[in-house]
Amino acid sequence: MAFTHSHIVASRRHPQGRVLMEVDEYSCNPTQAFTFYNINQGRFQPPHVQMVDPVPHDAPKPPGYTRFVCVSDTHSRTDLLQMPYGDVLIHAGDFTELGLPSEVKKFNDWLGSLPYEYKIVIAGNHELTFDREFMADLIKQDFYYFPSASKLKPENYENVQSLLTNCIYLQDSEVTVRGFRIYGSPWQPWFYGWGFNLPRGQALLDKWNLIPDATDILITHGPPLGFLDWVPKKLQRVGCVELLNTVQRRIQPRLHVFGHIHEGYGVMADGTTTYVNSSVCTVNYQPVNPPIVIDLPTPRNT
Ligand SMILES: Nc1nc2c(ncn2[C@@H]2O[C@H](COP(=O)(O)O)[C@@H](O)[C@H]2O)c(=O)[nH]1
Ligand SMILES: [Mn+2]
Ligand SMILES: [Mn+2]
Repeated sequence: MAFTHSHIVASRRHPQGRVLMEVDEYSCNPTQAFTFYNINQGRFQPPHVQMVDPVPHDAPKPPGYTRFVCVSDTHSRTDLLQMPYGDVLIHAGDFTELGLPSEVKKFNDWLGSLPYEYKIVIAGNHELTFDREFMADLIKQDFYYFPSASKLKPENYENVQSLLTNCIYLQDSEVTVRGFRIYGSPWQPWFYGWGFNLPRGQALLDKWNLIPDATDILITHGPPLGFLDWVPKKLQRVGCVELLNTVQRRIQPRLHVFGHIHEGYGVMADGTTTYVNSSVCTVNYQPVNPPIVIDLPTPRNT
């Protein structure tokens, strides 16, 4: 395919300086997008893009650093999980199977037993009850696709976020801890109509456009295109193209933590951002992947 001008224009600069992202022409075909950008732009190639070895759990923390312990996709299976030393826990969503209040309470109790100074959590597609519009639609459809959630009464989940008393819960919102600006968002590309699903393209880009430019640490449930987003049994890349463009061209955070694609567990870097797929569960929902530890220099004056 010829390398035309339109293939490199996925962003433009607003007169006041902000980079405005535009929908990528390969938005709806992430496998094709990966192949095209890899062959024509070397966008996922070494030396700048590499796999990274995570910090061993027993490594001493360098002075002046903050230690982040990253997990996701624990799916109510935390009982045997060995948690390492750290300052800040990040959970990138899918902490339950269906977002049932009983599961959320169990998760919150587990969080309460952990010694981290800060615990930051976002929802994933399995936290059905955290997605108010999704639940309203589910009731209209008489729980057709999720019959096991049909016994839920609205009064038991309307305030489900309030059950998370032992963490900072982010949903298209941010918090600053230890001088790091941290932003969290649960949305991911539509896949079988779960919670926080949105179509690829403008709908997801509208969510990513809410992320402030100066974000240091981004937490999303799903991966960006090309980073730990490979689904082997389908031979597909399933990461979000708009999320990749937003991360690489606009935000350029120090760290991007996500999960969702359990098979992608691991760490990569592109020379600017470290990408962590922190899925604890395997594709068969076995909670065997250890939490991933990342050390970052703590910003001065904090
Ligand atoms: N081909 C795709 N597979 C997907 C996608 N999103 C998720 N998945 C697969 O499901 C498991 C588990 O995800 P969960 O959210 O139900 O816990 C994941 O590891 C993939 O195998 C997708 O968009 N496309
Ligand atoms: Mn999951
Ligand atoms: Mn998921």
